[in-house]
Amino acid sequence: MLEVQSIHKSFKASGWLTGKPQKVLHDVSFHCLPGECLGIIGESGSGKSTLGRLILGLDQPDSGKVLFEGQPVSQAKVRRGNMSAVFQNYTSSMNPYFTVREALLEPLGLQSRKEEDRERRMKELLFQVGLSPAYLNKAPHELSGGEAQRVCIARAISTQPKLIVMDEAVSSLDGSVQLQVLELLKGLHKQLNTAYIFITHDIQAAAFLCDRILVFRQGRIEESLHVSELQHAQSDYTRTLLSMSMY
Ligand SMILES: Nc1ncnc2c1ncn2[C@@H]1O[C@H](COP(=O)(O)OP(=O)(O)OP(=O)(O)O)[C@@H](O)[C@H]1O
Repeated sequence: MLEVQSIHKSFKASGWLTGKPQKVLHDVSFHCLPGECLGIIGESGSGKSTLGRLILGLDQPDSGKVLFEGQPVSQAKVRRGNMSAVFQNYTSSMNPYFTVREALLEPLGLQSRKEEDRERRMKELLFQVGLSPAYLNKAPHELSGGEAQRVCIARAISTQPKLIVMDEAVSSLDGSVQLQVLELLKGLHKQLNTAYIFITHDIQAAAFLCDRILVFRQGRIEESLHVSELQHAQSDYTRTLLSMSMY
């Protein structure tokens, strides 16, 4: 379904006299199957978010391709309704002047539905993420972090996409709330069979949610493993990540 083919990405160095561009992604290739939950783990600065932006078509690789069902994600029509995203920073993901109703209406409004259908769909979406219909009238500042991230998840599933890219989607949440949101994501994955690309520095969270894990290091894929094979990881780097997380 998603094919990443030999992508390279560099950024210009920040100082105007300091020569070389910084190479962030080096010849990265992988695929994600329909309904698969693929984890991408790696340390801070390894290029995970850059990769996430390229998958979402928010930025372009210097070379290589990102294809969704054989079509380039750089075309808006390929992404529309098929792909959505959940980011770490749930507060800035929501317009502070929008109520939850308005935040949900935005993606739903794109689909031509009657008003009563949209109202029913918004309540259904809130139910799916464990929130009551009373939340429709709340503003973002009236929500806890976990509640705000649930609203962002409701938005992400509202168009029934085939793929959701999540970049550190639970990392800003407190421990117990993190687990609740991971359980919600796991339940939704079973129910909707949407593919997930779950980008995180947290190998434990990835192991909880994902079927397969790509270990990312300094802009390269170090290792690709099924979750059941994690204990038998070949690379020293993966084993270090595992020991640090006490998985
Ligand atoms: N738009 C940009 N312009 C210049 N440099 C960038 C840009 N985006 C990312 N970088 C650089 O690319 C490198 C990788 O950043 P990236 O955010 O992709 O890593 P990451 O693995 O997601 O890290 P973290 O988990 O800390 O967010 C960093 O050195 C960063 O400074």
